[in-house]
Amino acid sequence: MSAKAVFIGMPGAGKSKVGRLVAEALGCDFQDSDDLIVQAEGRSIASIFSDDGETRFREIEAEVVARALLDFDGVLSLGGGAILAESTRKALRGHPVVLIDVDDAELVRRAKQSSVVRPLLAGDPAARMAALRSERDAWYREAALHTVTSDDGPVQRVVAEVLRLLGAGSEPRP
Ligand SMILES: Nc1ncnc2c1ncn2[C@@H]1O[C@H](COP(=O)(O)OP(=O)(O)OP(=O)(O)O)[C@@H](O)[C@H]1O
Ligand SMILES: O=C(O)C1=C[C@@H](O)[C@@H](O)[C@H](O)C1
Ligand SMILES: [Mg+2]
Repeated sequence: MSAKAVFIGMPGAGKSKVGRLVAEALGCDFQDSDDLIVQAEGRSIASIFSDDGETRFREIEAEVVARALLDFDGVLSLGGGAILAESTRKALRGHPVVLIDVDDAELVRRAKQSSVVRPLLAGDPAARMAALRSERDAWYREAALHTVTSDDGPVQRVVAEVLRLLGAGSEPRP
């Protein structure tokens, strides 16, 4: 069993928003690893970070993502930092992974507009975003079967591009 699409990318790239719309278009279920973590733990992501720290959050995230990649056949969106776990990078191989690529200025603009608490952007969001990018970018690109760029244009354009790419080459890689 394999997900129909797995979305990865920086925080605020639109993985949750685009993932849900792609699932609707494909007529399949949608799951988001951040939501699965909140359900499993019965507390918010911000609480997990503040109570137990990022290392524990990453352990929980890696377990949740591993299970979803094994069991789930809909559209799955991952948290921005899921790519940090080596086990997740290995488990992603063979899945139709879609990277949503957005430049840092737009990501910071979205983060400032959003009510979602992103603990890793606290302080100076632009500097934090640049640091997260340099740590993660190569891993995102290595894991991606498809890359879709997004800016402040209509989200439906991104959804349409993803659907085109999935239709054109959704066979899992060896
Ligand atoms: N193409 C777009 N144009 C403008 N805003 C967008 C676009 N795509 C997503 N957004 C907005 O950006 C914000 C972040 O989107 P979303 O929550 O889907 O990001 P994410 O990649 O899931 O982030 P995280 O890694 O934190 O889970 C939301 O407010 C969403 O409405
Ligand atoms: O980019 C990240 O490291 C994160 C992104 C969010 O999806 C959440 O998983 C959490 O806020 C951490
Ligand atoms: Mg999300």
